[in-house]
Amino acid sequence: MAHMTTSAPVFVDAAAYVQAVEDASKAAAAYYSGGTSALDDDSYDRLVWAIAAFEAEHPEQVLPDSPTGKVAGGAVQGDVPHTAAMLSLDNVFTPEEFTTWTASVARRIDREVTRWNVQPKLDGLAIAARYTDGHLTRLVTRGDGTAGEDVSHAIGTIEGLPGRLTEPVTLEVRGEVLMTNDQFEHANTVRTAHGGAPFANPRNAAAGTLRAKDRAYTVPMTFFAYGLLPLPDTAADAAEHLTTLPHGDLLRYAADLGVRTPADTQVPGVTLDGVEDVLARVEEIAALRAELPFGIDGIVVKADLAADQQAAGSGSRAPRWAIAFKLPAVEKITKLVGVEWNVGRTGIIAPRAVLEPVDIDGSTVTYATLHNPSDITRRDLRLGDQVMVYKAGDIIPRIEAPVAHLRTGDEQPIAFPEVCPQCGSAIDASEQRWRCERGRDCHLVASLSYAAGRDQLDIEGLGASRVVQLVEAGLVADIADLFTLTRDQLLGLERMGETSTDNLLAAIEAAKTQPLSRVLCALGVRGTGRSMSRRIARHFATMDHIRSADANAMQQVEGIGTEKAPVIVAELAELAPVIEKLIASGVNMSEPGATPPTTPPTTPPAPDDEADTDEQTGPLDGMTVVVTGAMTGPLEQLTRNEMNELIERAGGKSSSSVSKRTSLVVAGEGAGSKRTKAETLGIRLATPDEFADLVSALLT
Ligand SMILES: NC(=O)c1ccc[n+]([C@@H]2O[C@H](COP(=O)([O-])OP(=O)(O)OC[C@H]3O[C@@H](n4cnc5c(N)ncnc54)[C@H](O)[C@@H]3O)[C@@H](O)[C@H]2O)c1
Ligand SMILES: [Zn+2]
Repeated sequence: MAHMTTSAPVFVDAAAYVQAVEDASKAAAAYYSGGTSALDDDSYDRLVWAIAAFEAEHPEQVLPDSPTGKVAGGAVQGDVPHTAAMLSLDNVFTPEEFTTWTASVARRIDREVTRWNVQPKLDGLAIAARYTDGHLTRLVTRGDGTAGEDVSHAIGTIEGLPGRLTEPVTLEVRGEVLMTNDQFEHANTVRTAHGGAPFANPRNAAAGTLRAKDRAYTVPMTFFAYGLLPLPDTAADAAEHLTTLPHGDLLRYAADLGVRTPADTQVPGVTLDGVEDVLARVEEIAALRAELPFGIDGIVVKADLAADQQAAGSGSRAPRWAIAFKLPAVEKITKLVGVEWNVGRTGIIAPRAVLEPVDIDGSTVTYATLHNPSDITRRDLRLGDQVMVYKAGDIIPRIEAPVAHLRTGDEQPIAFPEVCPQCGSAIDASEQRWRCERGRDCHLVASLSYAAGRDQLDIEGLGASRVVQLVEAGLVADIADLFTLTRDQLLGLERMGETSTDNLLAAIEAAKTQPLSRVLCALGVRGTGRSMSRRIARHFATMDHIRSADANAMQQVEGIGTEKAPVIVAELAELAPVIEKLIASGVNMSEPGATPPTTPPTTPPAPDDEADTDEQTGPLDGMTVVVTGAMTGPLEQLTRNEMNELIERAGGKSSSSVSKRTSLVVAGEGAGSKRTKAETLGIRLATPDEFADLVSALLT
């Protein structure tokens, strides 16, 4: 069982086996009838494998309703007898298993199979469509293989299964009913609009829809044929024809009669001679899987000649002349834990699902796309839902739908943003895809507001609405443009009087003297926040040094690793024009109190040089300091960010959590758990006043 992603459970006793048989039967009954199974296919298969393993060891305890060795796991029945059994298929998972299987067929029929027909294994459900004199008269499900359920009420809702054939023949068409991805989306839209619970996936939707009678609405499905056979009333010569045609010709005949076959798709059936060619085709189809507009769960390989099929015969569960080459499961059930809202370059606001990590097809999936807000509404998604997630090949994982019957009642509605999550502007929700009213300017508005913020350039009077005005008037296209704004330009803006203009100009002028760390932070270099910007600024001391650093030199800054360093270097290079403009406007480009690295920035320091590279002398040298509670006295006006700046200027490291490595905790009024933790760990505590004394030399 090397193909299994996780190992199958092993039952400790017979009671566990009995329970497993019951669980599997329940799951299979739901699966085939269009209720939703609590298990994804992988979990179901593992359960059945474990059941089979237990039965092999304890043949005397095998339960009559065990799912092993039966069509549909023995979970479904029907009252319309099939003329010829409608069987399942045996599986292989690897080229080796496939080759072994072909050899076993050759042994059984005493010759090599003449040639193979290779076709997609459509992931829907099997159906028999009976035509009398060319008219579709009856639809029957597979059931337990010997008898199925009459679902003739679905006639007329299945694309590819015409009410009338092009010839007045009497025969049975067999094939798969499924929903294409689009049909599935449509079905769930209609269903949830009628107050129904969404279907978990296209297969489940097809099964549920096929069996539903008297619904207030109809939703289309699609049929693909993979077999034709005579009925008792079929004329003898026609019956002879149908039972002797090679499989490929049979399907071409079906297409001529007006029935849809995979011939019209990107994965038509093909006839091939050797095992090598078959395996190559299996790979081709597998590679196309992710882009197909409908689901496949494998590739079916059949002996093409009727003579080979008849010689091989059939078992009670599956024919011996065909095999399903199974592809890995690409659907898993996991939990929706959150929804993030991201704003794209053009201002499109797109939700993204955050999932409890789950392994699908060899990779761990944590996020899934939700294209737009109506995607959420249409699927009736809720936070905490168990959801069916689909991921194949390189495609971005997507949520198909919630598994509604697994709801506990604790699920919460998903909150939609009321303003643009990036810049705070209004949202244009007139289209399916929501968009920030600022469109392409959204990022600019957001980055300028950030740059002007209290912890960056601290430009008072430059709030978000003012930024929007400046951007809309075309006065600023980057942060450097702020520094060349003229009095007249500002006066020309609405709601800008003389006083506010002068105040703003003064605030902008003052911003020119901000330390390098804040200027750097204001630039919004990807991968660097406030504390990283401070570390970079303190390490290099000047913008010149920062800009001449290569990735190697950048890695000398604490917290910057091999991955981040080249990104920062590249971003800075990209920002060169803006930085030049800032310099030209007289914006400060050095970090007070910091000294540039002694080693030339392009050569990494020898190991024992390390002590010198960060040579800072200050009262907090080598200390890690945590600030908690309200600051008072000389520190009262400082924001937490400014406190952290102060600590770092004094040679210390600021941190937000108390651990054994913490050297000092500055605990102001209202300090809670961090203070308690410091006390338990025996870490030195200081009041804001004591701390102010300690760093008094740096307080101006
Ligand atoms: N999640 C659950 O709770 C649950 C329960 C029961 C079964 N299952 C899943 O169902 C699968 C087993 O189902 P099964 O026994 O119906 O068999 P199957 O789906 O593995 O294979 C047989 C079926 O393949 C279909 N098929 C598709 N394309 C075909 C083609 N080109 N030619 C011939 N047949 C084609 C036919 O419907 C046929 O009956 C397993 O993958 C299992 O995980 C899941
Ligand atoms: Zn915006």
